[in-house]
Amino acid sequence: MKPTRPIIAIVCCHKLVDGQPTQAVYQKYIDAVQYHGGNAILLPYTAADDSNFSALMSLVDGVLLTGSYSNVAPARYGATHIEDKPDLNRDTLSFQLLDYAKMHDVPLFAVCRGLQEMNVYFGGTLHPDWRPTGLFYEQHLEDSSRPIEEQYQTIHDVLIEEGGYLASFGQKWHVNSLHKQAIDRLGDSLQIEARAPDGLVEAISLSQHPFMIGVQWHPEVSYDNDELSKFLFREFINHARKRHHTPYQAQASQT
Ligand SMILES: N[C@@H](CCC(=O)NCCCC(=O)O)C(=O)O
Repeated sequence: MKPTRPIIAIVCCHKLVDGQPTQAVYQKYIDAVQYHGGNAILLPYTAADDSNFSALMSLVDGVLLTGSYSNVAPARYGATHIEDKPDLNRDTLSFQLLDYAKMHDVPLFAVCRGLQEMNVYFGGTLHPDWRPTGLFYEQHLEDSSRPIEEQYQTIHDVLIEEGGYLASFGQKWHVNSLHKQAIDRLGDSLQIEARAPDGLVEAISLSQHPFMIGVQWHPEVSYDNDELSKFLFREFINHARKRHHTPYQAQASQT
């Protein structure tokens, strides 16, 4: 019997917990999905290797790519610098999920590292560190010596582009910002949805897809009290719900 709420697969990150390798997702991502009516499940990196991947994904109605302190492997976007915070297994799973979501019209929402993965998956590149570029003046990086609540406080505006998915929300909002990397060259078929006042790309979407959106900020920390965060999670889960109500056979014939 089908569950009543859409199943949202959340990609896990590699962490050490009590000195032991662990597949982990911050609670806030799970809470955001549950609050907006989804049924969160966590996907460890082993899901990517599994010959059962397609069968597993046929049960999934939406994919959430979370933020992470780790970075996308430079080789994925043609860069050669040494990366000291890699998570190669997460890269593999996220890219496979992006592939599947693109091919099968699965709703996908990507946050921070997730947006960066989405851009790289579609052939774009990243600034490995936006600070030495001299291109941006907003405060995009948190002060990690401050309490967590302060790190995730809203810090700059985002200017929403006309004609995109977010335009139905409004023209301008204010967001938090905690990232060292940033989009340099935009990936193919991607549309810029919003920029910071200094021009940094803050939100992207895939054209010709029901819902594939990435944001550079963190809506999951304010999923129940910030209008844009609520809009994003509501739209994501609503799209997943529509897919959930499509009979599996009809979905399979889309392949
Ligand atoms: N490592 C990348 C991406 C930054 C990012 O995703 N931060 C998230 C912090 C943890 C969280 O709240 O999910 C970069 O530095 O740009």
